[in-house]
Amino acid sequence: MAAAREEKILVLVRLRPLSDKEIVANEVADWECINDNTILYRNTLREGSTFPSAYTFDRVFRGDCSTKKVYQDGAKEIALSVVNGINSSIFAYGQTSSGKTYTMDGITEYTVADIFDYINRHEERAFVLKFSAIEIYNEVIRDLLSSDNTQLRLRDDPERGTVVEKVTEESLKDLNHLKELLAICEAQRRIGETSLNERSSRSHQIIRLTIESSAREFLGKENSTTLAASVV
Ligand SMILES: Nc1ncnc2c1ncn2[C@@H]1O[C@H](COP(=O)(O)OP(=O)(O)OP(=O)(O)O)[C@@H](O)[C@H]1O
Repeated sequence: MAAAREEKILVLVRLRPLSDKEIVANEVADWECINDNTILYRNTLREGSTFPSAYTFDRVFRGDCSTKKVYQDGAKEIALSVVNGINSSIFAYGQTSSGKTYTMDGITEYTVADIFDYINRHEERAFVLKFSAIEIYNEVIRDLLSSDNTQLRLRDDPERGTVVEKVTEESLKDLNHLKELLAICEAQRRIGETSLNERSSRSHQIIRLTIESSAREFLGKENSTTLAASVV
């Protein structure tokens, strides 16, 4: 229990396969995974650099790895720690077109499917799984589930930490409901084109899944636990 309570950060790297455009342009990948923890970087652009550099991370995934494998081996434990009483965040970082949206959409769906599976296996408790989504663009926070463009405000709550005021929270019914909400968010996001990505996100997106649970005999009383998993 003591170890579980410790704060922990894992750094995972996922390579993406070359796109059709890159293959047509005869580009080669500069990065190669040589085992589950190490990637090599061959700097083909720098003259005279004949030796590759090796970098070690908690886990690295080759370009031909599926999102399901990235989820199962890398993100599942973190995402599902929420059902064991630990808040968690999964944060994707990388240059344009590196595959952040592609990876996180998959991870969100697998996470929600597993949370529903957990809920169905624990009928002794009542659960509510809530979904909210915001976009941060030019320092402005917007609710991706609301068509009104009003800027949302942050507030520091002594008990709940940083809270986004008046953000829409939807209770998720099932996986199809999640897909509908993700489609609404995608339609609302600011998208532009970069030389590398025709549909590049111009903003940061934060999806927050909150799970509330209470023992069935205490239903409706102030006895529930609320935990959150954020996908950024
Ligand atoms: N692992 C992968 N396998 C196959 N295609 C991928 C993979 N990762 C990304 N792609 C494709 O590469 C393109 C760019 O990916 P994506 O839009 O996810 O990048 P991004 O990092 O979110 O970019 P931006 O920051 O510009 O929004 C998309 O067409 C996506 O479908």
